[in-house]
Amino acid sequence: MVIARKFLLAKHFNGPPNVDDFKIIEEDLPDIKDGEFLAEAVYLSVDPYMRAYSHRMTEGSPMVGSQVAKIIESKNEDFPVGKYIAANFDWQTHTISSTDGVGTPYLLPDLEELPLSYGLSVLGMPGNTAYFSFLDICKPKAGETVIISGAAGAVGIIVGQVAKMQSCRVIGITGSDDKGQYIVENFGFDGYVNYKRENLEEQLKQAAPEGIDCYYDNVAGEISTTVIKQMNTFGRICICGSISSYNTDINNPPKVSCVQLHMLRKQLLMQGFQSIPYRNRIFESINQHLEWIREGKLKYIETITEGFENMPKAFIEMLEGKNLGKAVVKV
Ligand SMILES: NC(=O)C1=CN([C@@H]2O[C@H](COP(=O)(O)OP(=O)(O)OC[C@H]3O[C@@H](n4cnc5c(N)ncnc54)[C@H](OP(=O)(O)O)[C@@H]3O)[C@@H](O)[C@H]2O)C=CC1
Ligand SMILES: CCCCCC(=O)/C=C/[C@H]1[C@H](O)CC(=O)[C@@H]1CCCCCCC(=O)O
Repeated sequence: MVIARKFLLAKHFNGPPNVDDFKIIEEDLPDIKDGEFLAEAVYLSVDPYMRAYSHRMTEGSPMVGSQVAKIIESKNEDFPVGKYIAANFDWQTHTISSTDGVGTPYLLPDLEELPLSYGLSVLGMPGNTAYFSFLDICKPKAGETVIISGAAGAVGIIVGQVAKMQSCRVIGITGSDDKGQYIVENFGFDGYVNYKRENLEEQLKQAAPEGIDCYYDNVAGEISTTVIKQMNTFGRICICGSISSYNTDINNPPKVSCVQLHMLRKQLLMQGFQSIPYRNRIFESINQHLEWIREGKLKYIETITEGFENMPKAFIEMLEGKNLGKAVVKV
């Protein structure tokens, strides 16, 4: 008999999540049937979308998630015992999976020397997001200036390095000087601005004196309005995320100043991006990122919290900006 531990959304978040908003339960799992396999979580992901998506969940339902898991029992020859998978399983330690339906688990390639947790980060959903969004939407050209908000996070550190590969000037927006210095020293960013310091507008003017051609937006809100006001004619904006709004009341979103006149004057293009439609092309980004990592062109960092019981803590801390790179929990 296998006992799974799982986290439920005990009550809807009111502003930033609190540890009391979650409940951990234990569940006896039945024997697996033909076509099924049993997987044990090794690493679990905590992602910003879980906060934004939570308002659609009913209280008492499992927290949605994804994980890298080891197959420990199997009656499915495509998913043999001992292999590792990436799967959209909830916040739970053990899962019985049948492979029909949306978001079918997939076997991870042999990562050799690389950490298995990369299957949730640079070789997982955030990597796939960066890969299919930035080049296609921002269309960066050599010599152009690229600004990235959420620059020291899971998606941002990949986009920054890809922008450098395109010979762009790359400035990151971060919530601390430590993070800003880290991405400059370790990931080749040309500079950073700290949105928690005074006068972001002036900081940006100094960091991007020739204006901004591409904006990769992970945060939205006033930070983004300030960036958009400094964009050059025919600039391109990729909307990847809106984290500055996730902790706010869905029926009472934050008021931000209007950008339309700036967009009209500068003939800017803005496009939103969803990674879900690209889920079935994940091996394209995995293979490209593996190649770049092995060639030394792409580096990565993760913030790992130990212990399944600390899932809520890791999630809360990621939303507070305590992570550098991808926030992951090791069971
Ligand atoms: N469109 C899609 O398909 C996908 C979208 N996303 C989106 O991309 C964005 C980044 O995700 P990801 O890289 O996984 O997360 P990160 O690893 O960047 O972690 C979140 C970071 O957001 C920053 N942050 C938190 N609150 C605020 C705020 N109020 N204003 C500005 N920044 C804030 C913090 O960094 P700091 O200390 O710098 O403030 C924090 O570390 C999110 O908006 C997410 O929803 C992610 C994956 C797929
Ligand atoms: C719910 C707000 C999503 C904000 C952007 C984001 O972080 C998206 C992440 C997706 C990632 O690819 C894995 C997912 O399942 C995330 C999306 C989940 C909900 C999408 C709802 C879209 C909608 O509101 O129509």
